[in-house]
Amino acid sequence: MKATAKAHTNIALIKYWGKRDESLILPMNSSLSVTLDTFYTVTTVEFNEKLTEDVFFLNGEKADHTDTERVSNYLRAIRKFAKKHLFAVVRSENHVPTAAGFASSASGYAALAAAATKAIGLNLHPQELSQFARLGSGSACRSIYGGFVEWQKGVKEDGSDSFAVPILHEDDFPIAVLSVMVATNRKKVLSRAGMKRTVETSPFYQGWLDTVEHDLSELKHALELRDFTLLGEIAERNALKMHATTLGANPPFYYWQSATMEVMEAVQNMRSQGIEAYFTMDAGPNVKVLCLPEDEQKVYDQLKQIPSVKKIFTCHPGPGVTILPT
Ligand SMILES: O=C(O)C[C@@](O)(CF)CCOP(=O)(O)OP(=O)(O)O
Repeated sequence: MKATAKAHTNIALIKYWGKRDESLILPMNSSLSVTLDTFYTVTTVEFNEKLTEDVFFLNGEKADHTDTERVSNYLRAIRKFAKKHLFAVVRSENHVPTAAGFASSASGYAALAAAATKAIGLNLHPQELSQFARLGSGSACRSIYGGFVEWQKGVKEDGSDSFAVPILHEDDFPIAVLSVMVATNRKKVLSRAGMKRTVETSPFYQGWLDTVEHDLSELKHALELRDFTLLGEIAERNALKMHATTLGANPPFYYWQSATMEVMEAVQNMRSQGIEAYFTMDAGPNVKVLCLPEDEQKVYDQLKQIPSVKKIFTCHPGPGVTILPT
């Protein structure tokens, strides 16, 4: 009753921002991401009838109570589905640069969903697996697949039609994603709390909802055409709209720091030099810069010159979740 899975992180080009159901983690809008090759989580789950509670090790250390509780609550749904009352030892290794805890990583829940369902004896189709990953963290449902992936929001109250589907294989549209880590000294508002406050209090949120599905269909068209310019313009515009909604929340909040703006301006400056680069940001100050592979060194070199840029990781579209030999 043991299995090991490897899942990669993803970066949303059309953001998931806001839930219509907090407990089932059902989104207000559909989203679209690209799974990245560089960052991943490897998780081993071993169910054992001798255990009287779940035990969780994160990066080799026994996890704190909060993370352990979150994993144990998550395994409850899988035990219930499998009709097996077994506890497990869970070991997760995050190969992700930020000190992101388990809770906030898409790769973490995608790897946990795959390893736990396999270990307990379920052989789920990717669509079912995507739904289990979604119950851990919304963006995790997209990391089940590689390449460009759409999370269809679904309309049913039970969430049975809310899962990810593959749009384009990781080898079919070679772009570069430079993951830029900037200096950060502030505790951020976690994405779960941030989107909740925004949905509940921001007058700008309706504007987000009114335009995001159009952005999504335009971006899918850009993927069909392999049109990087169109992809970049839409992704950058969509990220800025998502972040704009937080400024209208009560109390207002924002994720950017001065370093974030320096990177954004450098990217717009590159475009004025004729280098095609676009930026997107999630719930934090770090920036992902999109460019074509032939420009990635030029873009890297210009970003590296920004004093507040701490590290840059060059990523490319990566694979979906895999079960590893234990
Ligand atoms: O990734 C995106 O589409 C956009 C965001 O990264 C923007 F910040 C949100 C990801 O939220 P997640 O951590 O999945 O939330 P959960 O469902 O409350 O766990």
